[in-house]
Amino acid sequence: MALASLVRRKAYLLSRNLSNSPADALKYSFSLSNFSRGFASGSEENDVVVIGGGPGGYVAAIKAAQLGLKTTCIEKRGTLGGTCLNVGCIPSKALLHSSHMYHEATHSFAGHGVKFSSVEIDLPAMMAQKDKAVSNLTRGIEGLFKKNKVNYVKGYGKFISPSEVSVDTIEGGSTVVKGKNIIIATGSDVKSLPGITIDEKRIVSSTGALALQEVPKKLIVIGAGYIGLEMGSVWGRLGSEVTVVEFAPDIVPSMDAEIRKQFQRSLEKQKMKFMLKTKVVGVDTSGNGVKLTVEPAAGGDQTTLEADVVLVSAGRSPFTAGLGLEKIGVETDKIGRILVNDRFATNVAGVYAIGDVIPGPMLAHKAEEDGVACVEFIAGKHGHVDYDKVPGVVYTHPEVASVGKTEEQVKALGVDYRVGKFPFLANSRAKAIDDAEGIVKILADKETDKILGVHIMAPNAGELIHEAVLAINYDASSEDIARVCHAHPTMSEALKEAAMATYDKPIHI
Ligand SMILES: Cc1cc2nc3c(=O)[nH]c(=O)nc-3n(C[C@H](O)[C@H](O)[C@H](O)COP(=O)(O)OP(=O)(O)OC[C@H]3O[C@@H](n4cnc5c(N)ncnc54)[C@H](O)[C@@H]3O)c2cc1C
Ligand SMILES: NC(=O)c1ccc[n+]([C@@H]2O[C@H](COP(=O)([O-])OP(=O)(O)OC[C@H]3O[C@@H](n4cnc5c(N)ncnc54)[C@H](O)[C@@H]3O)[C@@H](O)[C@H]2O)c1
Repeated sequence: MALASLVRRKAYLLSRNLSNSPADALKYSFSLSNFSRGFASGSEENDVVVIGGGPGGYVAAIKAAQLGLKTTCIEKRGTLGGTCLNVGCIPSKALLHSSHMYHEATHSFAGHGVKFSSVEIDLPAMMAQKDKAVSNLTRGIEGLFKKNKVNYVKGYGKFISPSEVSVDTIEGGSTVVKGKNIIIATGSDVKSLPGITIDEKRIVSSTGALALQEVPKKLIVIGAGYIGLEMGSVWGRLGSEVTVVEFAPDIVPSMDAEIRKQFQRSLEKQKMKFMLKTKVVGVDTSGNGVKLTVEPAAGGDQTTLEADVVLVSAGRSPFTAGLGLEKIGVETDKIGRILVNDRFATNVAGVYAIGDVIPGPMLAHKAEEDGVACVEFIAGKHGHVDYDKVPGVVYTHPEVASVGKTEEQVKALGVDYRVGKFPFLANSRAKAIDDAEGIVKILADKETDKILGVHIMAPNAGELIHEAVLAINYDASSEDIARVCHAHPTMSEALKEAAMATYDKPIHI
């Protein structure tokens, strides 16, 4: 089976006829004039201009420069890295880690024979470590721009034509940047809710929740998605009473239902409270705290909840304000996402879009893949992103990671399937470190054994999932994973055992 997968993959790569040199890129670019307007010859005009320096934009800019294209990236924030590095993935993971250490110190260390007379939270120090991580990383990207000779313009970009962007620079004044190909990578912003004004103090978005100056006694989170559960975990571990109000009947509605139920139980054990099928109908900030009026999603009696801080985390919207899309006629859908074809080209020749601003999962690694593929297409190469194989991870404790289809999706497709599961309670490493909550669940096609989806709830599921991501990308079977020797004692052995349980029987349960 493993050999069969490899042979298939090799044939696939050969069929793609991957080319690597800028000379090849030039050759292809002129033959693909529908998608690209060729490359710059003069010193003024860029081959590629990228608007937005987030994971989509900065990666696209570096890749374009590496392909030999003259490239400029425009970013309004003053630092590179976008939402993800500045106010998203990185600061949230810093706080998740710090708060987890505090929680371990207060809840688990004694059981391992490590005792303290007292443990306290130094919130300014915690925030300073988070800020240091962010500034090191954002400066690192500036270094990468220099190394790869990407021109960096700090300012707000707006289209004046399909090949010209006017930039109001941060220092004041404006300049015009010209490009044969322009990539829109302007990302997303928090979705506001009617009647709720975010002041980033008492009613906060994720940005405010990453910078609170004291631990709120009571925190209400609106939306049980990625941000709500991660930021709710941070403040819950540091001592807040956390109540999550969710409109849908379930937390993280996109998650496999069986995993989601176990995940919710785990968060409830950590004292997170959930009000599902509930909608917020009013907010009152006239007193010291915040009063939130909620009612059942289907209608019914209203209840008033009180909190020191309310986090609005009910999704994000594409950000295109002030970009001048209407001026050049770029098409968007009903919720403002820029429409692109499978080469990331918009309806306007030479204008492309990637990342959170287009349809697809709003994830940093997906934006990066978009960025690479988009410039590969511009350079006449073959880009490739498969949104069905993009992993998703919720970085709580335990983490929940998944790739491919949920059991509900497989059922809906009418595919005959097998399920293999293995609990971390039966995994020797998890028991050794006394952190054994969680499960691996694999879904495979009954006839071919091809893996359709993998879902892991475990302390480091976000790392464990990548074996499954690789397997799914190479069309592997559950037997392919099961027959690979895994090191002992590791958490990864649970994936091997779940794979054995899918096509045959596990050993250790
Ligand atoms: C709290 C939080 C935690 C997150 N955690 C994770 C995580 O752990 N893993 C994960 O995969 N994803 C995570 N995400 C999502 C992730 O941040 C986004 O999917 C990702 O940043 C999208 O990248 P992007 O390049 O498309 O857009 P962005 O990162 O939003 O970058 C767009 C950039 O464009 C700039 N810009 C916009 N308009 C203009 C203009 N007209 N001119 C110049 N510049 C402009 C903006 O200033 C911004 O810097 C998180 C998000 C949040 C809010
Ligand atoms: N670990 C990660 O990869 C990570 C972390 C944070 C954010 N993100 C990304 O950022 C994006 C935004 O995150 P998010 O958590 O804001 O969105 P989300 O889409 O993950 O979750 C929003 C939740 O809010 C609920 N909701 C919507 N309207 C509501 C209302 N009026 N009242 C109550 N609940 C309501 C939805 O049903 C959903 O469960 C996500 O798409 C995610 O991909 C990813």
